Amino acid sequence: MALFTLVSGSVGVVTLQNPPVNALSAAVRHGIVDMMDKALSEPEVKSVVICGQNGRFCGGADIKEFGKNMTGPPLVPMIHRIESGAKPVVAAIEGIALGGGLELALGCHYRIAHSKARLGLPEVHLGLLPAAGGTQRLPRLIGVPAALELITTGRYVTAAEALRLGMVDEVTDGNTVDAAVKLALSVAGKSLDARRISNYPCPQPPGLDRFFETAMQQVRQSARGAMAPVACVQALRAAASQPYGEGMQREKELMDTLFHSGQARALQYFFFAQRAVGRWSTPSGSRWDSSKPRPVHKAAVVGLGTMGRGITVALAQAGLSVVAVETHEKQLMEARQAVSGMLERGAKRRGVAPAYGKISYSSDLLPVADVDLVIEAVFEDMELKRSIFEQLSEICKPDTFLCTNTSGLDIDRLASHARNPELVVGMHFFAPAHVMKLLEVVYGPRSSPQAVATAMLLGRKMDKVSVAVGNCPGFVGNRMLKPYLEQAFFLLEEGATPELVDQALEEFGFAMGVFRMSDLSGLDVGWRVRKADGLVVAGASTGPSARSRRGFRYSPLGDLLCERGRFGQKTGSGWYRYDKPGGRVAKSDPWLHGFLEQYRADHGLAARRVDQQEVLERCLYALINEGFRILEDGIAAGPEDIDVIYVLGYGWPRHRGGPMFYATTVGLSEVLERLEHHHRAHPDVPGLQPCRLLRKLVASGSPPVHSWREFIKKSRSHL
Ligand SMILES: CC/C=C\CC(=O)SCCNC(=O)CCNC(=O)[C@H](O)C(C)(C)COP(=O)(O)OP(=O)(O)OC[C@H]1O[C@@H](n2cnc3c(N)ncnc32)[C@H](O)[C@@H]1OP(=O)(O)O
Repeated sequence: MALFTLVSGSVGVVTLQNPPVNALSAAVRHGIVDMMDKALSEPEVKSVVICGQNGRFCGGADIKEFGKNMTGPPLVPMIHRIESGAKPVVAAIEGIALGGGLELALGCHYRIAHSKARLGLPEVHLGLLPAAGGTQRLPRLIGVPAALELITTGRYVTAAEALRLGMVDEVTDGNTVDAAVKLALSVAGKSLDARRISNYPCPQPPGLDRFFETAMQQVRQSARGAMAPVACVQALRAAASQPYGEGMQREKELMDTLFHSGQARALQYFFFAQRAVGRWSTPSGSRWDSSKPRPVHKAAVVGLGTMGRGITVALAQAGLSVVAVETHEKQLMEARQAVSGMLERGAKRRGVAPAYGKISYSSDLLPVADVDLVIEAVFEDMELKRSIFEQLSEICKPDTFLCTNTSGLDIDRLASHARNPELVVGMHFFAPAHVMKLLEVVYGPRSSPQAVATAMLLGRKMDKVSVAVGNCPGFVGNRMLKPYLEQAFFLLEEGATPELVDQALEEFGFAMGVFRMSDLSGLDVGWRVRKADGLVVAGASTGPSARSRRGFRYSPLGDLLCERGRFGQKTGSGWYRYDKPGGRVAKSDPWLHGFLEQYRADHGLAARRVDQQEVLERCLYALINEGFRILEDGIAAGPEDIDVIYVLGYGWPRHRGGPMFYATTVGLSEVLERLEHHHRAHPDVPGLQPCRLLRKLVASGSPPVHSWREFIKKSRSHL
């Protein structure tokens, strides 16, 4: 797993061999130790180059080994041996140097990177810290503030930035290994005293205590309960205030705690879940490995509201030619300006030129005639979408894929208005569409495997994580949101306040509680959906039937606020009040509290004390229960799909792995028992009635989440 070759007569080249990313598995570590022993002991070897096979230096420790019995040589002494050795070692960094891979490079005496390489310490995303000396060597090399930023965010840097920061000595556009060999030849026999980073004093930021207090405050705030970023700050503080050996000891102690934590397990599960969703399959048997996507060079976006603008930017930034269509001239002008601004800001951030030239604008549909794929992003109205699909079927090439950005309307119904229903799929983006990582690719019963594969690949090209889901109202994400919101409304009726509910959810780790989020996205959005579902009954919001629909409990609270024009931030009031329409800072609203009291009085409801645990159980377990129903219905192929959707699209805290993984950490039997308890108390709420799949899993001994797919498949085949 590591190869030794002697080049130019005196340079030992050690090549890591573990495709696809040369992760530091036990075998690779063995290989490095053995090959370095050879290089350091053989007299003809005067200097050493470490590189990786297939143009990738190293993707870090082998994440698949975590959680198992770790065997093989540990990284810390291995890297120490390289650094303290008597012969100069040059790291030739091509492709990636991440985590333990970068730490290995930091143990080398020189680092050369290819201009396209990316470097970083992303351990924090796995619930860990860079514990192979990364927290102690990096600040000694590039200073505490820069190291703190890189380690607590896990951000990757380009070779150019790495050079600016002092992480690498040289950047090359040519052959990196050749350049490294050249450097190795030139430094052979020279003193290494000034090249061993662990010997450097750690530069102290001015006002050390204040610096770290502020850093800790900021990190705690953005970490939302995640432990690893906090531990990273603690390790860096040790680097800045203690000798190297003691800092290493602190790094190890902190890592020991993190390594065995539930958060690390959740984050590592999530790492693999994001990759698992790429291996999609549908109940009809289409699969990622047997469905060939068609290339898409030119696309169109129809409708340039907020979503359409973001989609246009995402497509152009992915290198596609885009026809952007908006039939209202004024809106077209505004959209053009807004899109240019977004492109400009994005280009600045990425250090490239804005892709203005990729986009042509039109106020009619005719220019979409020659595109490969259209994404319709008009107002959420079936009739409007239907008419656009009919027009597109007339205008477009016969093989053009027709996609809709609907967030919950029936894909199959829309497909029935297209000339070729098999070319129709949903591409459900999340706002802002050029920023959010998630794309739900929704297939209907008639969508062809090629249409699904094409949309999935296009999502990936736009740097999104695409998840293939089946067609049902709300698909996966919004369908699960419904019982969650419903419980939040019921809790208000029973005595809670928006502040209490939001606080419970934010302390759980959501970026925003349900009510603050609802104010942000606009209460009118849900109101429109409820109206379309026939749930908003005029005049029924105060009478005896106000709190019941079709025999089940219903809360008209959201409708009542909308009737009063309280749509959230955009109107300056919703569940909270804001300084002005469009204001961002939510303030507690005495009017709303009075309104809730009056509402309870009108409906004979006695307010009771609701605690945070009840908020979490009612809101989250109802959402999880719907997730099990979605699996049961075959709308999502596995729990990973749901978890990826919730973390990337709905702000579920990543360190809790997603709702389905979280259910396993609570214990499926506990979730079942609490749902049963709440359903007994609220028998008219079907969302609280535990679904069959959850019962089956519990009856089967609560198998681990990675084996649910098999379990679901088997239980379906018995039906
Ligand atoms: C003492 C502790 C010291 C150190 C701790 C660490 O080093 S922890 C590990 C730190 N490294 C990382 O977090 C890197 C994570 N990987 C990535 O960011 C990307 O995978 C990468 C390397 C940029 C490549 O991206 P790309 O889009 O090209 O491929 P993809 O992500 O689909 O990965 C390809 C397959 O490789 C698997 N993989 C990637 N990294 C690792 C790893 N470090 N260990 C094990 N396996 C890894 C990945 O899962 C993919 O395989 P698949 O079968 O599809 O899941």
